[in-house]
Formats: sequence, structure tokens, C-alpha cells
Amino acid sequence: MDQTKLERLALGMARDHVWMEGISFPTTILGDLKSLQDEFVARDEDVIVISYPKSGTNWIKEIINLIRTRGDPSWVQSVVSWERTPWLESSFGLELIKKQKDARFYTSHLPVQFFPKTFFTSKAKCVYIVRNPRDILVSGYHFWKAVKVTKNPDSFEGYFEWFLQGNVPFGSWFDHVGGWLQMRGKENFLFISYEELHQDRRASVEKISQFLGTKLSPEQLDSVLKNVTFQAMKDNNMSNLSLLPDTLMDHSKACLMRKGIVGDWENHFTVAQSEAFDKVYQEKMAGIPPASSRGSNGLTRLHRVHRLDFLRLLCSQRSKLYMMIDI
Ligand SMILES: Nc1ncnc2c1ncn2[C@@H]1O[C@H](COP(=O)(O)OS(=O)(=O)O)[C@@H](OP(=O)(O)O)[C@H]1O
Repeated sequence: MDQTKLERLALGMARDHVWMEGISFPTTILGDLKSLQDEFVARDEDVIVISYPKSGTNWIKEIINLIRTRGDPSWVQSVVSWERTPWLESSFGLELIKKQKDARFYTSHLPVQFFPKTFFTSKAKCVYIVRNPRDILVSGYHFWKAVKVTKNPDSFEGYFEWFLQGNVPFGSWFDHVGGWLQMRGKENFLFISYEELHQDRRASVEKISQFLGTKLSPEQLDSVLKNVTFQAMKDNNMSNLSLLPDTLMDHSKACLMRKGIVGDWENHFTVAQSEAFDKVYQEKMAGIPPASSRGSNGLTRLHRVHRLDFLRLLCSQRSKLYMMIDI
């Protein structure tokens, strides 16, 4: 990447975050999200990965890139991830999206209320990845410490409180997920969890390729799977963010490909934190209606096929309590 691009990526470094409508954003966010909402034209053939930060966004992006190249790894090994799948909410990314010709592929962490209006009337395909918010909290704590375009947490205890208050980049996890879950049942939306991806990578990749309408041969599927393991992505400088300029990220403090496991929160939360988290989780998630309340017409064929796919978001090992949200 040339120097000018790097400098543009690092724009906004003087401040540590930006507030818009009560939500904290990194300073790389577009100054004018209102214009994005009103003017960006989503196309039916667009594919977009949407997520709350630290949910496994880069994993899904890598999978989709490889599905699109039918398992040929040369694309993901030669072009950096933020150019292959640009960010909708940065001026740098938006320029790249506008230059993409057919079958555009981009990504976003934006909460639903900031999204371009045309997106909701288009047939653009959206994959939304969710993850146990406890693991997101831990992942975010380690990541945001090193990122130079957001406020940095001083301590885990402090960050824990910020997270529960929604005082973290891109706002409250509960609001983000609650907002996007309203799209459940739409044929052009696929909800997938980090945990199910972890548990059965092959089935998850098949599910995503079926959703995108791409039939992979067994050899192509094997190649996708081989190139999206934690280790393969960690070793790929085009995917692991190690090429982000030092002005954006302190590479000595953290990296994107940190542990890649399910349940690391148990190594970080105290019993009191775990209980406090469960309480807030139950209060906030109680407001989200179950998918079935939308009536039978709301269930698409895809959703019926995957009726047994649930978000196992609350997995308290101590109480053995599993709270599920039907997606
Ligand atoms: N291939 C693969 N396998 C398993 N886990 C993976 C993989 N790719 C990314 N990850 C993990 O995803 C976490 C980063 O999430 P995001 O990609 O959403 O981060 S970001 O918000 O876009 O910066 C981060 O989680 P933690 O390790 O818990 O920090 C990554 O390790």
C-alpha cells in the first residue's frame, strides 16, 4: 500500500474517539454518517458482513473471500483484508467500495440505525456474525488497548464497566445485536455465531456458500477450510492486521489473531463480574422478541432448514444455564 493511503487511514489521530448520537466511534469513522445513510446506494448483488467488533468479522470475511475465489488462496494472500473487503464507515473504505465493479463485497460495524436506507429495500446479502459477548468483552479489552484511534482501557475492571454501559467503540453490544436481530427472517440475511463456526467449520462454510448461491466442489471446500484456520490466518500478513501502520495500532501490545477460542472469558471474569454480567444480560435481552413472534411467514426456507441453529449467547459454566435466542 502506498504512503498516501497509509496517511489517509491514519486520519483523525488527534482525538481518541468521536461521539455520534450517544455512541462512541473510532476517529476513523466517516464525519458524515447522515450522508452515508441518505446517499449510499446498496445494490442487489452486494454482499456485506456486519458485526459488532470482535465477533469474528475477519473470520467471516476470509471465508467469504475464499468462497468467492472458489478456494483459490492467491487473492487473500496478496491483498490486505481492508482493501479486499472495505469498511463502509470509513472514507478510505467508501472510496474503495465505490470503485468495486460488480458483485461488491464490503463490511461494517455500524449499528442498524446508522445504515444506508437503500440497504433495507435492496436484496443485498448480509451475513451477521454474533459471538458470546463475554468473549467479545475480553477480546475487545486486549485489542482496544493497542488501537490508537479509540480511547484505550487502563484496566480490565474499568473496561468491564465501560462494556456493560455501552461506553465502548460502536456502542452497546446489547443495542447492536438487538437492533440487527430485527432482520431475522429476511431472506437476504444470514445470522451465524462464532461458536457454531468454531464447533463445525465445514458445516458453517457450506451454509454460507449455500446462502451466497455458490456451489463449491469438495476440493474447493477443502481449500477454503484449510485457509481459514486460526493458524493460517495468523500466519497471513494480509489478514492478521500486522501491516496496519504503527500510527494506527501498537503491534507490541496486541494483535487481531489473539487466541481464537470459545470461553476465554472464564479466564478473565471474577465470580462477581460473571454474576453482574448475567444480570445485565438477562435484563437487556429480555426485550428482544423471539423469532416465532413474527408469525410463520417470517420464517424463510433457509431459516426452516436451520431451525436448530441457535445463538448460545449465555453459557454460564457454573449454573450450566444456556439461554438461547432462536435466529
Ligand atoms: N480463523 C479464526 N479462528 C478462530 N478465531 C478467529 C479466527 N479469525 C479471527 N478470530 C478471532 O476473532 C476475534 C477478532 O474479531 P473481529 O475479526 O471481529 O475483530 S475486529 O472487530 O474486526 O477487529 C479474535 O478473537 P480473540 O482471539 O478472542 O481476541 C480473533 O482471534
